[in-house]
Amino acid sequence: MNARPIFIRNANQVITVSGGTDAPLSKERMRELHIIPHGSVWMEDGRIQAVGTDEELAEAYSSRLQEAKQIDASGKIVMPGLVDPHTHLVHAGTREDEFNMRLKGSTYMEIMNSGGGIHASTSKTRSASPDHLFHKAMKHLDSFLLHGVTTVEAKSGYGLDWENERKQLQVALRLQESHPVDVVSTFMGAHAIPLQYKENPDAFVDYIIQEMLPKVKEENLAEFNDVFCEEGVFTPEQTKRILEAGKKYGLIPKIHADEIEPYKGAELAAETGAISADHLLKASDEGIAKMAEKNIVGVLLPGTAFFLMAEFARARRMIDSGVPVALATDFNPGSSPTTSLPFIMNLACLKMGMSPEEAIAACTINAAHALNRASEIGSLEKGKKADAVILDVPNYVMLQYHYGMNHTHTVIKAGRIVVDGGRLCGMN
Ligand SMILES: N=CN[C@@H](CCC(=O)O)C(=O)O
Ligand SMILES: [Fe+3]
Ligand SMILES: [Zn+2]
Repeated sequence: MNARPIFIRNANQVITVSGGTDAPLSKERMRELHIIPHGSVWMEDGRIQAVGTDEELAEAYSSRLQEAKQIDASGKIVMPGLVDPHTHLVHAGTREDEFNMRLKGSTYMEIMNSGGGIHASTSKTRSASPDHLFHKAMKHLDSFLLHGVTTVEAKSGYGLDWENERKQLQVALRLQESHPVDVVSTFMGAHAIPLQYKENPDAFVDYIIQEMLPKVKEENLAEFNDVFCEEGVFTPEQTKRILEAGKKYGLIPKIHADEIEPYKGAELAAETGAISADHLLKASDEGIAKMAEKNIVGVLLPGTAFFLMAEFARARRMIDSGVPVALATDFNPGSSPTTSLPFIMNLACLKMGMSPEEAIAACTINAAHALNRASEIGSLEKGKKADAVILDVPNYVMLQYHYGMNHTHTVIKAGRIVVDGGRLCGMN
């Protein structure tokens, strides 16, 4: 049964972010949002059919107005559904104990090296049932949706052995089938060196390459392969081995790069042809130049810098050098427990010098590129998936000005209204 067409009418601004489907937006193109004043969008069969002024669309669809579910967006703005290209969605437990330790001066790495951090979440995730992981993640997805996010990436990496990595990835697939938010899977067996491999990390790298990667492919469990390339975790050489091995199975490389120490992660992303390099707080000038040259998306996670009380990534330098920048929450229990991508945009403007226009491009079309989905999502253009958010602000600058608030009014996912008046609806 086809749902009724949806006709969003007369928004103050329809922010289409059009024109960036073929390649991610960089430099000044990140500031061209292609805004339609008094704009409207017609959606049908789960797709965007037309975007234009209200006058144009009312005329074009004049014979079918009664048939459509009409939404009055006057006084509000319409944007593409937000895309979050970096999360650790599926996990058990929380780590507020570590939050307290960090407030008293312990560092993220000290906590991890003493067996907490990722290891703490790994041990909780290993003992959790698939159902527990599923129901916890469903709640997080509800929260993403309430913040206007219609697609999220989800990494494994709290299993660190095949049985438990597989469990996380299977939960992510089940979430994709069960929740309106689209969930895109990344294998991240290389998230930490498990404690029992501490003396021989290369043996764990071999285990990932020989045992896990072939099975990820065999069971079709993920599209991307990510490694935490960091001093004291995986070296650039180990990272390269894992990413090159993954490529043989069709897994597209991503890297947690230069997060805590400069480690030539950005350079490595260029060398391995990664689709994105993420974090980049300590990326070198040379690494930035190489990413720009190869058009690799820099996924910045200012929520993590904020929560770890670290220095923010050099977004300005990256954008001005030509790196296409995207933004993500990094949602995870240790370094960024938030689902508010709008707040991440606020931080991007206030702490990384990004303009409101750049922040929007970074959470829509460039984020879609980081997930290899720009032909489907990330802009309001004819033929794309009908994923859109209506925000209760009169113009897009207000999203950053009234910071730390959730302005999401209505969310349409694949042509269905799933949030109305700021509340979930029609989920079954
Ligand atoms: N840096 C490594 N991974 C995550 C944190 C995971 C955790 O602390 O549980 C990140 O992206 O910040
Ligand atoms: Fe993360
Ligand atoms: Zn991460």
